[in-house]
Amino acid sequence: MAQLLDGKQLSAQVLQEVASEVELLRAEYGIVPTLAVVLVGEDPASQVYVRNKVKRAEEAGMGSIEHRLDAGTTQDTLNELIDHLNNDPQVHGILVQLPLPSHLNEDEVIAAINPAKDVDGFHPLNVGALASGRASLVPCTPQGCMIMLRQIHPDLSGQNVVVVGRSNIVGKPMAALLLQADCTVTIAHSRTKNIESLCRNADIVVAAAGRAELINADWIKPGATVIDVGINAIDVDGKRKLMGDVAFESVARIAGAITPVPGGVGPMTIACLLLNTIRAAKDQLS
Ligand SMILES: NC(=O)C1=CN([C@@H]2O[C@H](COP(=O)(O)OP(=O)(O)OC[C@H]3O[C@@H](n4cnc5c(N)ncnc54)[C@H](OP(=O)(O)O)[C@@H]3O)[C@@H](O)[C@H]2O)C=CC1
Ligand SMILES: Nc1nc(=O)c2c([nH]1)NC[C@@H]1CN(c3ccc(C(=O)N[C@@H](CCC(=O)O)C(=O)O)cc3)C=[N+]21
Repeated sequence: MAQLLDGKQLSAQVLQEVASEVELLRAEYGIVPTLAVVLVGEDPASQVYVRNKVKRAEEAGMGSIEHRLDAGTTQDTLNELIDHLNNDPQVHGILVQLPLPSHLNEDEVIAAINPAKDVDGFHPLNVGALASGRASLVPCTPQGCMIMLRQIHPDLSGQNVVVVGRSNIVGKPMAALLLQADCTVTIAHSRTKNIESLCRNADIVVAAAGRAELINADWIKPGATVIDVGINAIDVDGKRKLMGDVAFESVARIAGAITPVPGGVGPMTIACLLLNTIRAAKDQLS
């Protein structure tokens, strides 16, 4: 059986570090690192994530501000709110929950955020910094995956990794971090040929396709490390059940290490968001 990479437990450790950093910043500089979360519309899954983020921030002694805007909010109103948060010295991090309703332009919203407060690491300046290995605010989900991978592979150098998915928020920044760590990286996506055999050759597979149980045991080399980013909400007898992109039961029998869903990458993402908020607050001191 594979070793279970417990994201709940590992994130609790990271959150403890966050809490002591918060205390230090309060004692030394009299500041309370504060995260502002903006949610447009009523998507139930987004509401769950936003609630979790705010809860964890408060548990760590951080400040949190939640802005809920209705689904019909205009681009101008959203831009004005971001402008206000950019200029508020009490706010150190800004996160606009994605996806936005389709009438809003996500690229424009992301570009409007002050890059120093961009705790998602999605602003073009931060994307460029990551691509050239100079990043300070690294996207939270890939950052969390790296912390989990380091548990198994303290030295990632030379590992063959397949990242399934090429989105701006997960796949691409994940590949950039792995390359930075001297891995040999293949990025697979919906047009990739022979994806199954590519994965079967990999020492590490990072699944971020958003397809429930896409990856089964036939795709995995015995002993490989499997990181499951996917969060797929499935309705089972009227109840909401979460499933990853990996068929956990069968893959756990062959993999060397595996992350569960829930309780894997998700909690690490939130912990890294708070780490980024601390980092941003420190950078804003000078
Ligand atoms: N745990 C966490 O903290 C987080 C979890 N997530 C979850 O991770 C998953 C991915 O999120 P995100 O990157 O935003 O999703 P996107 O839908 O933006 O991207 C999905 C990617 O997967 C590729 N893909 C889709 N189907 C297949 C397939 N059958 N075979 C190979 N590749 C495929 C797509 O290819 P193409 O580009 O060709 O369309 C695309 O590149 C989702 O389940 C999401 O909910 C997301 C963020 C954080
Ligand atoms: N600007 C922006 N930044 C994001 O980082 C961002 C986003 N938009 N939009 C949506 C995705 C998704 N995402 C998750 C975060 C935590 C969990 C999480 O904590 N999951 C729990 C379960 C929570 C539940 O019950 O649904 C777990 O996996 O154990 C899941 C998903 C961040 N995202």
